[in-house]
Amino acid sequence: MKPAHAEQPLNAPMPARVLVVDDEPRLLTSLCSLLRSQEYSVTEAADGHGACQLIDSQTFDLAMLDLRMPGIDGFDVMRHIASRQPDCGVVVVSGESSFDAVSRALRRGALDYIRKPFDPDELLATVESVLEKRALLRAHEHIRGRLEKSEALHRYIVNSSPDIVFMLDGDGHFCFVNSKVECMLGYHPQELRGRHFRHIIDDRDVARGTYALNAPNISADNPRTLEVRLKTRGSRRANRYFEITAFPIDPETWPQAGADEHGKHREARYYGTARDVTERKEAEAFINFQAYHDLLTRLPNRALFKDRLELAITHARRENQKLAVMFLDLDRFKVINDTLGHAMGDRLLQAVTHRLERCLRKGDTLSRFGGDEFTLLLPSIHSHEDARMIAKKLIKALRNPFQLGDHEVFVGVSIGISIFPEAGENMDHLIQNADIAMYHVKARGKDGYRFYSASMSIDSANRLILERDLRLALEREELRVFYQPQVCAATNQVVGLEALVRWQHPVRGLLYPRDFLPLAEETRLITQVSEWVMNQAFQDVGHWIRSGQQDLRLAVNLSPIQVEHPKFVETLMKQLRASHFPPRNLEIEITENLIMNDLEQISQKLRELADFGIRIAIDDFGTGYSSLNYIHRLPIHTLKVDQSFVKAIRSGEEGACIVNAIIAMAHGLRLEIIAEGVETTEQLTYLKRLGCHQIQGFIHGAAQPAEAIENCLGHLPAKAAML
Ligand SMILES: Nc1nc2c(ncn2[C@@H]2O[C@@H]3COP(=O)(O)O[C@H]4[C@@H](O)[C@H](n5cnc6c(=O)[nH]c(N)nc65)O[C@@H]4COP(=O)(O)O[C@H]3[C@H]2O)c(=O)[nH]1
Repeated sequence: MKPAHAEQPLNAPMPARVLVVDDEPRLLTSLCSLLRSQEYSVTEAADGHGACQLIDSQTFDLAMLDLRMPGIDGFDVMRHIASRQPDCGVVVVSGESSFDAVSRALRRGALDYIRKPFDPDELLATVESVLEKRALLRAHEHIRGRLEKSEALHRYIVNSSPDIVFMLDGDGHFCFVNSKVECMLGYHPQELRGRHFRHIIDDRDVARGTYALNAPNISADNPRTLEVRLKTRGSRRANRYFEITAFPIDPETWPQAGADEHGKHREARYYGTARDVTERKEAEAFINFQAYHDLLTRLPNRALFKDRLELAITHARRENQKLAVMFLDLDRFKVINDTLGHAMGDRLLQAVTHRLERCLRKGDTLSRFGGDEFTLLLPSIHSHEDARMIAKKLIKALRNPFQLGDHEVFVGVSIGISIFPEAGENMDHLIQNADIAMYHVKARGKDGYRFYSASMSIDSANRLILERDLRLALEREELRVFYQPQVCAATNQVVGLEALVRWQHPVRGLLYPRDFLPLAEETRLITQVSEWVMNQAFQDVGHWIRSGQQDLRLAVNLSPIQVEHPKFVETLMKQLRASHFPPRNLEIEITENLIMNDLEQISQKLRELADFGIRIAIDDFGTGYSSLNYIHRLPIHTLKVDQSFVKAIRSGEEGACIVNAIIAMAHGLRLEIIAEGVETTEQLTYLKRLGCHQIQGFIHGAAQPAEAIENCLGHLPAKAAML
């Protein structure tokens, strides 16, 4: 069968087109008719020139060339064919017998050589074989072209995929990875071939990856999808998150096998894609973070705090352990925020957070509860002492000034502490009780800490009732003023009386300040309570002064809220004038912490009061800031040594030394000194020996109603008189 034109479909064969070139007319004619007899489409050319012209205008499958021709010879025609129709095969038919010419022709691309005179059968067999070879070659080229195109298309599709595409062998080694792996993770696909997927997967996710591949029921219809972290390389950021979808390859649909560069045979068993989901994960993480954190301080918010506390309570209950909840409220934050602006307020909160965090351990949870309130969870403490230590650390951490731009500001912190399980068995109670304890700190002049105790207990229902009752008590005049004598240590004369409030509750009986003052502070009723106490005391003590006790001093306690009020001095002076109470007989007691809350403002007010002749005493001296710096800058007359130091005298502890130091210092500064809470003769003797000016305490009598105290004015209480 004659070979078909290679580009024609097999079912419509076309005769092969043969160009015959010979300058010998007889040979040309016989060669052409021989070929035509075999139904080739034959075109003849009598010389090289004519052949070149035909080559320029027609397409041939084969050229049968005489080599030796005048003018343009066979070699020239071959060159022309090579440049114009490289697909056209050439068979040389020549009388040339030298080996040189033949080999030259073959070197130039002739496919075969037939010597003249030719044997017709041999010639036809050569022509047929050459044409067949040409056709096969063309078909091969054609298929290779299609394969190359198809391969390029698939490579393009795989490499342009937005995802990493990979194949693994049964042990998890890469058989194939597309080039995406380079721009996404920084690995060259070639270097990953033959390496285990462990090489690029985050160590924490290797086990999950292995498990997912080996899961029993995964298939192409049921691929395994999992999120893992892949390691990046080079200058890229840390690990990125990828969603991997993988399934086993069905050997029937993919019977191919690959070999790595070491020639090791690796059969692709898994196919998969890896999609970069880092942005989505980061967005999710941010949304999650936002839901559970305060964005300003980046601390856990109320919701997360409660969550952690709930867990910690469950754990502590199971392990029979304690835990502590602290409620922290910044002192003076509002003033700073109002005067320096919210931006500064925000910076302050961040700086405060930073300092607080440095006092904590890893498992502790500090949260911003709102505004300037923070809560702290200490999940496993051994005793109250652990919590006390942390509270002291926190207070100390905030004591140094904060630099906000050009401003140096001071904030303090009031901390209420509730311990599980004593102060509450559930989350709400613990937080609420820590809050109550914090209010007690505020009521005592801020910047300190207190543990919640049952005596502070005012649950929310009772709280409302108590608040209502307290308002009523003011209207119905159920409050009482009790007086505790302050006795001169040298003469045993009563030189002063401290006014202490009591509440004659119609149902609960006589209530002490600790039972209702924190609530009064919280609800701001304290101002009315204190004003009422002062009015009553001005009347009672004013009466005794006018009746002969001209030097009798009245000591009153002032709440921070009262003193911080802008019209404090004005209101107090108005009250004094209204009740005709002599200012020089009044001594106001304030705490060190109150002064430090706003040194500028408070000292200004104290100076004004001092100018009117009012005396100023520092209550609970030694328990607060004890910043001796301010004392000589303020118009202070008296230091009241705190009860805790007096108590320490009995046991001869460190506190006793503090009493020594305070009294020595008061002498140096020419201040009067009153020791509070003196109960025993031992304490009294000790204090007298140190030169303490006045004594207040049960040894000379507790606080009593006006009627009872009136009797002992100017007289010595029996017990003390014996000394
Ligand atoms: N263990 C012991 N305690 C003694 C002894 N001598 C006196 N005390 C108690 O110690 C407290 C001294 O008052 P404070 O330090 O000014 O502390 C006062 C004061 O800060 C505040 N307070 C009382 N009355 C008023 C008031 O009218 N207005 C304001 N703002 N605060 C008040 O309540 C606090 C507690 O007052 P009280 O319960 O009356 O308790 C009083 C008094 O009864 C003693 O020898 N041993």
